[in-house]
Amino acid sequence: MSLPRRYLRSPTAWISAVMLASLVVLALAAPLLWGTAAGRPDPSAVLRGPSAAHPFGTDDLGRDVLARVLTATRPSLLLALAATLLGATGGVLLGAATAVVGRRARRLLTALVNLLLAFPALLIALFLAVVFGAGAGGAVLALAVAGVPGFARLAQTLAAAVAGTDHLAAARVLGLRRHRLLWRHVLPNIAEPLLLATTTAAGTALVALSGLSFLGLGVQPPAYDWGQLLNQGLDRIYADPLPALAPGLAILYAALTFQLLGEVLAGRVARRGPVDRTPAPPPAPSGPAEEGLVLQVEDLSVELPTPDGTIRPVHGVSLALRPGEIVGLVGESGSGKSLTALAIADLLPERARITRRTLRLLGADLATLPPRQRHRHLATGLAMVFQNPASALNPSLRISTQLTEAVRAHRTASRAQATAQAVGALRRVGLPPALLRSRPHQLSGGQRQRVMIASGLMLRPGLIIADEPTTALDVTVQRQITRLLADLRQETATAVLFISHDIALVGEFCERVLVMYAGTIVEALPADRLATGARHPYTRALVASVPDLAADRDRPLPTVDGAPPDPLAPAPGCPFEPRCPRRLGHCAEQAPPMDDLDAVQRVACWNPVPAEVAAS
Ligand SMILES: Nc1ncnc2c1ncn2[C@@H]1O[C@H](COP(=O)(O)OP(=O)(O)OP(=O)(O)O)[C@@H](O)[C@H]1O
Repeated sequence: MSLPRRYLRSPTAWISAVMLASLVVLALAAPLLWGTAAGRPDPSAVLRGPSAAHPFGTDDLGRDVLARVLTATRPSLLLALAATLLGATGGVLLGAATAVVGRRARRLLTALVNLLLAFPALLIALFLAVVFGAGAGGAVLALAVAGVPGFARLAQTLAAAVAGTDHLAAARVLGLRRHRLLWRHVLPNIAEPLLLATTTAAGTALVALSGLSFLGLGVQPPAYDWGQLLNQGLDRIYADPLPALAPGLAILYAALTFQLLGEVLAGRVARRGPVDRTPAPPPAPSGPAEEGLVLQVEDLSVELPTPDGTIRPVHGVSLALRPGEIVGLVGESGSGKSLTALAIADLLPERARITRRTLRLLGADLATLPPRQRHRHLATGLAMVFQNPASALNPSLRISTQLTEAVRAHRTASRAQATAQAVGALRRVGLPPALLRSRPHQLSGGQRQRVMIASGLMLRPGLIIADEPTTALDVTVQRQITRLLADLRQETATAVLFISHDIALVGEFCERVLVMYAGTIVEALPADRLATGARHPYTRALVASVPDLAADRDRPLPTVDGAPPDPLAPAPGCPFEPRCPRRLGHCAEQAPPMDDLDAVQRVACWNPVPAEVAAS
């Protein structure tokens, strides 16, 4: 549906449009229609109550209150708009300038805005109104200055987003002058949210200006606005409330109009956001389920937009885990291990695009499950254990709450049942039940990681994905945690995908190993073949880079020479080709497929290390 048609269907848009139109008509026509009645004194009708001739009574000179309230629409609105526009212009220029000025000036401007924001706007307005002297001009100026910091902060935040864009960088490279950058590249890109802020600020300014006039600091007699009429009506509010009610209602009506208008514009801004809302085609169902697999992933790819272009940090990844199996996923930093795990767990940022041929967890096709069911299935079937248990646990909650809340939400267990289960889970990870009353900061790093694992076990998942679960722990605790995971999968038949860049650790405690390089799996082999059976030159280089106790300390540690490929410039051939000691002519032309070497080992290489060489 196009935007204008959407508006026609929105009652809020209709109501705000009608209210705004009524205010504009009144501001234009009221002085012509009721100006004379509003200004003509009538000594015979002083301080009268409501009557047919004067529905809201008369004032102390016998002037019709309703006529005066209607006539005051124009000055009240004009003054509020003037204060808003002045404040907005000053604030936006100040804030947006931070995107184009140098670092030092930016710091100075930011400090100035921070300082001004420390004082409440109304306090600044009151103070300045007194300084500038009572009168409409002083009040408008005071409100404008008080509004500057708020607009400056908003413009600063919005401009910061534009400052990082390619087009501003390109304009800078072209050598455009600062004021041109500001007018042509920054302001047009932040105009819409600023317009929305200005609209709501106009409502606030109207109320504030009426307040200043009410206090005698704004519009001065014989001129009048709603605030001053309110002041006059207040003198006799107990005898006759209507003369005070009329300007009060007018202020409320106008403020509400601006607020509603702001709501409508906010909806428009939200809908117009940078997100591409073209409906995605329904996902194709996954390939056929293979019996007895906990996790079945085929041809998984992840695309991520970055400021420099779209990258594919994961592509063509296939893996499968059976119940009770413990599989290591290794590779250098940045090879795509974590993103693979996050893609499986549906935890990637929204802007990421996932494609896959098959993605099944415990037999259910995650690709075609509706979002609610998918989240439920993932929450109960999969547990994630992250590298840093300190940030994965909520510091303000007791361990008991953290352990029991998921089970109570997903399995609708009673509090007592959930606590009993938490005690069991803690015991299983070797922690005393007394820890239930502790908070995360009272535990050691190893204890926190055990709690994370216990929390994962609460829902008895079929799969635990442990992403570098021991990296933040010391070596002894590392061993305890890996032993714990190994014991658990034996007791509970839970499969474990163990992500690590530590190939020695993986080789020691996993059954199978998947080696990842530049976003793709290059070798899959049993862990006991790592030392003498690895056939991919990259796997061999990784294994060779592991120091052992017998290594000569005077010689530098071997490393894998060269650097991984630039994800922004993927080459057509094997990604390891530039670093590979066994590369052939055609390696740079075509990426090698994953081939079976035997029933348990697969490799993606045009020239794998021969078995006899690997074994020697
Ligand atoms: N949110 C993101 N936006 C853009 N690029 C990302 C994002 N997350 C990861 N990447 C990039 O994707 C690639 C793979 O990252 P990933 O975290 O999966 O690697 P990893 O193998 O787990 O590395 P490490 O062992 O250091 O955790 C890296 O080049 C990384 O810079």
